Amino acid sequence: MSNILITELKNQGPGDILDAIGGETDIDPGIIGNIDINGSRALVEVNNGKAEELATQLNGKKVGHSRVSVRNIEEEDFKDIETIYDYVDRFKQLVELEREQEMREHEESIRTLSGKQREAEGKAILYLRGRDEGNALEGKLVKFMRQHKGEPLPETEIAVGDLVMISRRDPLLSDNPTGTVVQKTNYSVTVAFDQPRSFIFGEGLRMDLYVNDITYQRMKDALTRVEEATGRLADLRNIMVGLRSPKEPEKAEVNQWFNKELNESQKEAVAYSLGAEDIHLIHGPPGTGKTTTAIEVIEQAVEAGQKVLATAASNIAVDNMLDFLLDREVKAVRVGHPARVTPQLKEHTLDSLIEQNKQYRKSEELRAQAIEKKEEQEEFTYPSGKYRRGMSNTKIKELAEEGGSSRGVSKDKIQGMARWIELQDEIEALFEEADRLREEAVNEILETKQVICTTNSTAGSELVENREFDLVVIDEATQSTEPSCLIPITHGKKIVMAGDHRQLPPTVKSRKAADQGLEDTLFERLAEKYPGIKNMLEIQYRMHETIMAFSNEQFYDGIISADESVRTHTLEDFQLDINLFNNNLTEILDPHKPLVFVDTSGRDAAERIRQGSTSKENPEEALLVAQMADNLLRSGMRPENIAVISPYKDQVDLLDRKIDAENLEIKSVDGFQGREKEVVIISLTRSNKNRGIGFLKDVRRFNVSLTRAERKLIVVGDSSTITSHEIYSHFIDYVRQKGRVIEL
Ligand SMILES: Nc1ncnc2c1ncn2[C@@H]1O[C@H](COP(=O)(O)OP(=O)(O)OP(=O)(O)O)[C@@H](O)[C@H]1O
Repeated sequence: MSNILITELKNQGPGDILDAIGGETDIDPGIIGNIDINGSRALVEVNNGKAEELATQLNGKKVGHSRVSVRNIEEEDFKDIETIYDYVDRFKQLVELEREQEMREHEESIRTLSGKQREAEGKAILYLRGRDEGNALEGKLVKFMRQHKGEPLPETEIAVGDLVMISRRDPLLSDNPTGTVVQKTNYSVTVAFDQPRSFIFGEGLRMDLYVNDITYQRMKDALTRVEEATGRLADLRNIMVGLRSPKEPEKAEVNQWFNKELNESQKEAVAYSLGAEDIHLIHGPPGTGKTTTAIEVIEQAVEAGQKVLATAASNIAVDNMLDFLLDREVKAVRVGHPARVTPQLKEHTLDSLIEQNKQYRKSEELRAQAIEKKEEQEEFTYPSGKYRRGMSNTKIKELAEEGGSSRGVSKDKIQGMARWIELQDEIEALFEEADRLREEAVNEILETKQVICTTNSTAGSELVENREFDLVVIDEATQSTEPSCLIPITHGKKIVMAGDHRQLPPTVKSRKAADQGLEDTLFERLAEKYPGIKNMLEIQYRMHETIMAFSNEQFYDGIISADESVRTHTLEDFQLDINLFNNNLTEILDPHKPLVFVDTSGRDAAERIRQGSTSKENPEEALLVAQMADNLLRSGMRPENIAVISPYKDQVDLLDRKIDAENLEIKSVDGFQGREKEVVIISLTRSNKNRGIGFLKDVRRFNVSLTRAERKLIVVGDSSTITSHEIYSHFIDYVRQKGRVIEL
């Protein structure tokens, strides 16, 4: 007895399955045994050793009204398959929830901003006209250009692969057509539509970036690959879904360290990462050299002849890795849109390298020829239904050759259409050849590079799609959702992830998706379940030990120590003119004191809510913080060495208006993760009678705030409000002992 597994059923019963076997295959339904249906899946027993044959014949056919996928499997695998499907289905649903939320936010932005404002933000293009470009695999192609002939398009975020919406008067109408951008030049954007509407071939059109769909699609594709995995990916998948444990890593022998400065815990992490067979985790608390360590892992792998894919969720983090790799002279290439890459690194992007490739230049020539022909084609008659009248291309060409006319279509029109069709064949052949040459050029470049650096999402692009890597390294893995990590993972034989689950998780827009687990990262899940596959980095190179110690005890079991180079560093080294401090700030700004808590509870410094806002601000606190920043600058501190951060966006805006110093960064805590400054001033903002502290309760956010400063950290807050959460009372107690609490 063997089995087939049918998936993608929609409420069909055993009878429907038997009917489909009878109708769609030449196999006798009499050989079918038990049919076990569970949701959209059915396990079907098949006698006479015909399972494989039946699976092949029934795959892609209809059962009832549903087109199904079918494959043959072992019965003992069915339980495992349920586990895998549960995992995949759950994440597909969460990804979809997130996508829907993003779509809602887009709509909200369209509702509240004017078309001009959206165009200035790069999210819309106004005054367009649309031209029919025929059909392609993806659907009806329409090219959009500015109404005013020859006018270039404005700078825009809209890129190939994005979903856009076309509207004429009201961008909020629910039946405005949406399509995918398939080509973009300085003058035009070509969009493929499944269901176009006739108005899009006219003028007065507006294009809005809808939802950046491609990332969601890539996550779903990765989930499908995970579901259908065989071989190495199936092994990794089984670990991720909990069907098997990862092999305990063995410490690899490292003969030569490329980075001579690595400390012992970093070397341990590298040796175990190299010795691991499946997945290894590098837990790097703030400033401990996660990226430095990950880079050594990559260098060692490259030395052993391996191909590496290095990714992170954000472009900045990928650029950071690339920068480290280039410094160490590793042959690395950056795949990704050049507009999203740091300017200094642009020359290392695939887009830039390809410009010098001979094959690619040839391909561009062919493309230019094709475009020329397209222009020529405009002089001839497009064989629309009106003129074609049911005639095939061959028929039109034959008629043209004979010099005839037909079905009331004039000889001229027939000639025109025949020429149009001939040109179309030539254009298609040119594009095809151009694509082939381009692909060859891409392969040539990517083959010569040992490391490909790209975002998780772009690891799902067609450029990386069919490539396999011996090692996938994901930096800042605790900033990536699980489905996002799966995109690079599906390309790897082995995975190393670096991150810190005690800092902030990835941003998830949909509350529902976050609550159902999209915010919980793969890194954290595995780190907690399998402590044996994790190494923790133990020496930090950022903070004075007094700044470090509270977070160390609270979040890292006291394991971290400060490197000698930073352990006791203070602002004293900056030789500030402290006589220029205002009297009331002298103690707060004292360069000898690395840690100060400024308590505003004795002052009238209440929080407030701006009308229509969900955030908070605190004007009195903002004023105080602005004075501190101003005094520091006056005493000789450079603005680029100071950061002011607050958990609340409105407070950040307010501070931004009160502090007038270019290069002094004023950011939200979330926006400052991964960064550092010599002096950091935190404005906690909350101050109210109910002792409400909202999302200050997320202690990971507090941890991130506390660990950004190198030499001096000033925390400003209302102790009577914030101590409603015990971590803040512990913190104030700690500052009382090791730093200075100043009550205003
Ligand atoms: N072994 C070392 N010796 C000296 N300096 C080091 C060492 N390891 C890391 N550093 C330095 O510490 C700083 C932080 O390193 P890196 O960027 O790798 O840390 P990270 O853990 O990724 O940082 P973050 O916590 O901000 O994400 C860098 O300036 C790096 O050069």
